[in-house]
Amino acid sequence: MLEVQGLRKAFGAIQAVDGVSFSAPDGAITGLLGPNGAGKTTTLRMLYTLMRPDAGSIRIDGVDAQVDPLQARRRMGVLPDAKGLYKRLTARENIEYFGRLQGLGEATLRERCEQLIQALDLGEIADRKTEGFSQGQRVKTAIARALIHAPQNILLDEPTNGLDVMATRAMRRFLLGLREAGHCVLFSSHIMQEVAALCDRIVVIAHGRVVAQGTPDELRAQTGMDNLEDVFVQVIGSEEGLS
Ligand SMILES: Nc1ncnc2c1ncn2[C@@H]1O[C@H](COP(=O)(O)OP(=O)(O)OP(=O)(O)O)[C@@H](O)[C@H]1O
Repeated sequence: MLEVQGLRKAFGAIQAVDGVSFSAPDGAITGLLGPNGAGKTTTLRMLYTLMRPDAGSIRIDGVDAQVDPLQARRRMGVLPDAKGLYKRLTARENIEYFGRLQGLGEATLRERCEQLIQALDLGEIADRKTEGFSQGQRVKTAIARALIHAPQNILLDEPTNGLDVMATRAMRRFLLGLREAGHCVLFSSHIMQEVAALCDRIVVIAHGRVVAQGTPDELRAQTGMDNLEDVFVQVIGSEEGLS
């Protein structure tokens, strides 16, 4: 479970995140939805302890991420916005390398790696060097790498960016499987349909602030609108993110 309270971050005169509070429970997919520049990536970077907040608190399964970042990181699997892979290593080697960094023993590492290769349908490319991988192959490898230590909480920054329809559907199925297994899944997107198709809870962020949050039904009730597209146009204040 992720809990964020009063998070703030400025870059010079730009207040990128301006008092963001929300929680993402276990066994649910929570979507962080907002237009370009809304503050999603900055919020996620603070959550995964890559960036220090100016103010606010972050708890990962109750662990204060600023007091004990190492413990907090162990509980998270992260697909960041930059999905850099080591191009001279194969997909399997990339995944295993991260497992070793997480302190997994060799037997567990191999077993877990094989499970992820199967689950993400990476079999055919697992032993190819990642140089030249397509965007979809790259994202899948980066997800396997993020999940090698079986984290409870999974954070993904725009995971379907650049994926085709088939790969997007496969990604959705995979995230739903994680939810069924009781994980906490948080992902960001600027595409309303993406979030609507998948999320149990939606946190809408604009100009660094949470402008609405709840289940799709709660958001409809809050705005008095039936159509989710209309809900988002109203709370975001623009038609950005509607494709
Ligand atoms: N390192 C940085 N230095 C200066 N400004 C930054 C930095 N990182 C983010 N910003 C600014 O903070 C604001 C929020 O950016 P952020 O990347 O968090 O938005 P986002 O919601 O993830 O957008 P997108 O959907 O375009 O990825 C933007 O105005 C951005 O230009």
